[in-house]
Order: sequence, then C-alpha cells, then structure tokens
Amino acid sequence: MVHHRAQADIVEGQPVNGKAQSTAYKAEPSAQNSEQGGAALTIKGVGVDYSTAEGTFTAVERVDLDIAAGEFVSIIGPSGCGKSTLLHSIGGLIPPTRGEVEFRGEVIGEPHPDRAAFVFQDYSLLPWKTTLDNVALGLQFKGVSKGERRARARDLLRTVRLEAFANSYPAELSGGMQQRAAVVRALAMDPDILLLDEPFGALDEHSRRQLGVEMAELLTTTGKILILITHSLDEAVFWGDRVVVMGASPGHVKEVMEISAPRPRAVDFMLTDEFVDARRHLLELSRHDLDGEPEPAE
Ligand SMILES: Nc1ncnc2c1ncn2[C@@H]1O[C@H](COP(=O)(O)OP(=O)(O)OP(=O)(O)O)[C@@H](O)[C@H]1O
Repeated sequence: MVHHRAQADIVEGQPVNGKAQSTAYKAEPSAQNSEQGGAALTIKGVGVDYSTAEGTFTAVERVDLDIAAGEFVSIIGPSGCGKSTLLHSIGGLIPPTRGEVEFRGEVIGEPHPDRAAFVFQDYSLLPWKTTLDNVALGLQFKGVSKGERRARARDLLRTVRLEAFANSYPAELSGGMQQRAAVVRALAMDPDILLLDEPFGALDEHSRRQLGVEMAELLTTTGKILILITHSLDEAVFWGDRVVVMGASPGHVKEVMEISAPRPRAVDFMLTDEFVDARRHLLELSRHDLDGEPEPAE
C-alpha cells in the first residue's frame, strides 16, 4: 500500500526573504524497518548555501529526515533542486551551512569511507587498473593485506557475475558492467551507508532496468542504509522503502511517500497496483517540473 504524507500535514513553512517557503519535515522511519531500532541516520535541519560571484546561493533550504538502519530511500526532484548537494552533505563531502547530519548520534563532519561510500554516474573506475584492482583499491586504504583484498574483491565480482572480467580494464567492459564493478567497489569498503548518485543514469533504459533488477538482491539485503538519487520514477519506486520528493528554488522536501512492498522486489512488482499508483502520484507531483510551470504556492 502507498502512503502519501501530504506536505500540508507535516510542514512548517518559513518565509525566506519573501520567496518560497521552506519545507521542514520530520519523516518517520518506514514501518518495515522501524523494528530494527529507530533512526540510525538523522538529517537535522540541513541547509547548504554556496558562495557565488553574485552572492550567497541557497541550494538546499532545510531538510529533516530520519532514516532507519537497513532502509532504502530514493530521492527524486527536478534538475538543480539540490539532490546531489544534500547527498554530498550526508556523506561529509560538503559541510552543511545549517543543521547537521548524525550517524548513530555522532555528527558526520568529514568523509569517511567506512561510514559512507559513494557511487557516481560516471563509474569513476581508474582506467589504468584492472577490474579486480579497482574493487580492491579501497581495501588497500583500510590496510587489508594484498592477498586478502584480492580474495575479497574476487568474491564481490562473483556476486555481480564479473569474475571472468577480473583482469580486464574498465575500457573493455560495457557501461553496465563498469557500474556493477563500481557498486561492489563501494561495498568492498563495507560502509554503513551507501550513497548512490544517479548510478544507472548513463545507461540506456533497458540496461538500467536489467541492472536494477539484477542488483536488487545484492543491494537491498546488505543491512546498510541506501540512499539513491534518480531521475527515474520507476527506479525510485522499485527500490525505495520511501521516496523523498524534492522541490526547487530553494531545494526542499515536498513529500515523502512510503512504499510498503517487501524487498528485494522482483520485476513483477512493477505490475502491481502499488507500483502503478505510486508512479502515477509521483508523475502528477512532478508534472509542474516537466511542464516548466512554477510550482503551486505552498
Ligand atoms: N559548487 C557550487 N557552487 C555554486 N552553486 C552550486 C554548486 N554546486 C551546485 N550548485 C547549484 O546548486 C543547485 C543544486 O545543485 P545540485 O547539483 O545539488 O542539484 P541536483 O538536484 O543534484 O541537480 P541534477 O539533478 O541536475 O544533478 C543548482 O542550482 C546548482 O547550480
């Protein structure tokens, strides 16, 4: 069943210089994960301003979100609404201008690959290293011995059916294969949080759907917190325990939608009423973004 939490139910708007109102949220961890012990990751009033030649630019106004251990959260929203900025703040790459991000009660102040690992759209594999060495790379920084890191990297490559390409270089792999390698490279670090910034965005629609289904079990049974930025409504609903819908100018949370189907989900989930209803609702929400119309007054 799909639960919408309409903005009016949960938002305390604050006028900002007479412009758009901010959206402050207190979203609860999904029912599916709440038995795992409440929020592990707390995003408390996080806002990010950038300094530009024209002055201060507010990319993210204010976001509040509690995420439970093992929860999968998808983030969607129009281009430029601050999705990547927020993700970078969660991972410690960009310090928030306002508020803070806490993991298990500890403020995340700087990047820490044991805690949060990123997977970006452009694969970011090192072209001069083999697939195996790319996956093993992070373990080197953790001080794992050469033999052990190669063994662990080989095991991980097996989980994404890339063992036969262990000694190939990234340029010899397809886009989907490179992205599978990039995902297991991040998993090799055994982070508490996996941050996925449009990881399948460079792939054609067929490949990204196939990869999504293939990786569903691997990614969603890790017990890690997963946060996925995507422009694909299908992906957002297919993966997420919750879908966070962001709006722009400045970046804020418009709505949080809960998707209750258990994970890992098979491709048949896309044919269910829950999937179709959720997708339709998200499409309606983003219609104004797609039409290029201003958002309705909040
Ligand atoms: N380093 C920076 N300095 C100034 N402005 C920035 C900087 N990085 C991002 N911005 C601006 O902040 C806003 C949010 O950018 P961000 O990349 O977070 O959005 P996004 O929702 O991830 O966009 P997309 O979906 O297109 O990737 C945009 O208007 C962008 O131009």
